Amino acid sequence: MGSVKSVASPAETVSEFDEMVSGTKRKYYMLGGKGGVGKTSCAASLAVRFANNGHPTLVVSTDPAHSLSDSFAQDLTGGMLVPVEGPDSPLFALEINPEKAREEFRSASQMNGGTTEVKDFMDGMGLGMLVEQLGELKLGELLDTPPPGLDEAIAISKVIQFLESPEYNMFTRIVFDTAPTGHTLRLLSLPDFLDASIGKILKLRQKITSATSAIKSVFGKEDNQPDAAEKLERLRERMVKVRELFRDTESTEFVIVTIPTVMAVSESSRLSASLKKESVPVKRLVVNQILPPSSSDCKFCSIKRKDQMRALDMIREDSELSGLTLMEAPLVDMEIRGVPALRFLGDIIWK
Ligand SMILES: Nc1ncnc2c1ncn2[C@@H]1O[C@H](COP(=O)(O)OP(=O)(O)OP(=O)(O)O)[C@@H](O)[C@H]1O
Repeated sequence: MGSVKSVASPAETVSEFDEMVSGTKRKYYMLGGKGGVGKTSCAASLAVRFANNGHPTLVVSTDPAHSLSDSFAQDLTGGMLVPVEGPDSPLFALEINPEKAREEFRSASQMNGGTTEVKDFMDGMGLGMLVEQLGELKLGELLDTPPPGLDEAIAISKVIQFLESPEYNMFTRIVFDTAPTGHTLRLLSLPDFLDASIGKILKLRQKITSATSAIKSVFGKEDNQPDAAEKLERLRERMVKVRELFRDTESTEFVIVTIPTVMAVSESSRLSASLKKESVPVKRLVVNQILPPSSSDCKFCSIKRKDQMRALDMIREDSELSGLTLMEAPLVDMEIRGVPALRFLGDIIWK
């Protein structure tokens, strides 16, 4: 970051990392941005930096591509806590496969179990309307072809569920390598949608249960239905927690990661606006992969760097982004892989 003095703003002279590292109360850092900008490298390097500064840290990914495993050069798959070797304080990683999380949720809840039989019977009783209303909510379809963001929502809600168990109490910093921009945004508005849908489903279920409890007992479906409703209710509760967590200024910060190109900056500006609209706290913007000033006469490098400087100017003039603290990271001439490399990058970015 020191190499790009031209873009230094007064806020940069204050140690940002001191603020991030201070206090033993648990804090969540969510890193978000367009795919390929270096989010995973930034998240992993921040986690290493926290762990090397006294914080037992957990780094979480809900990316099906398992980029955390690649970044740490260690197999972290399996949906369990895995210790990362190297840092001074404990560092654990957790990779949740979102598709698998949805499948587990689906098979456990058996949302549509028994509704056909119940519907036939209820049609005969003149109560088919209720079941049709249930069908209209398309919950089965929702899980077969989930809207983008639902997988992440379920995966993150699973993380929240984990975090409630005592073995997670030790972590004072939790870093999320979040999903790409669009998905993250949809996720943020999803709890409201789920809230409304699940509320409706639960109400309808209640009506159906009271109207047909005698009939359903004939089919032996009594166990299935309340279980599905309970699962949904628990998912809804966790979603509400996720939403609260995303909006809690005291404990949570969403860090936008970008690169100095017009396209990435425009997208980051939109992301910042949407996060603001969702009341998600954003203070810092990491601009990654900045080319150091070239001492050679490499034409490609000087053109590229000029473009990058223009993109950096754009950030400073952007009404959404100019208020954020810039944290600049150079494009380094080595592959960021494994704890030593992440430590190296982390010491440069997180100052
Ligand atoms: N500052 C940097 N200097 C050099 N290489 C970098 C830098 N930042 C990231 N990289 C490299 O860029 C590639 C993409 O980085 P990373 O996987 O962190 O991106 P990402 O935004 O998480 O991508 P995705 O969204 O696809 O998971 C990796 O090979 C990483 O090593």
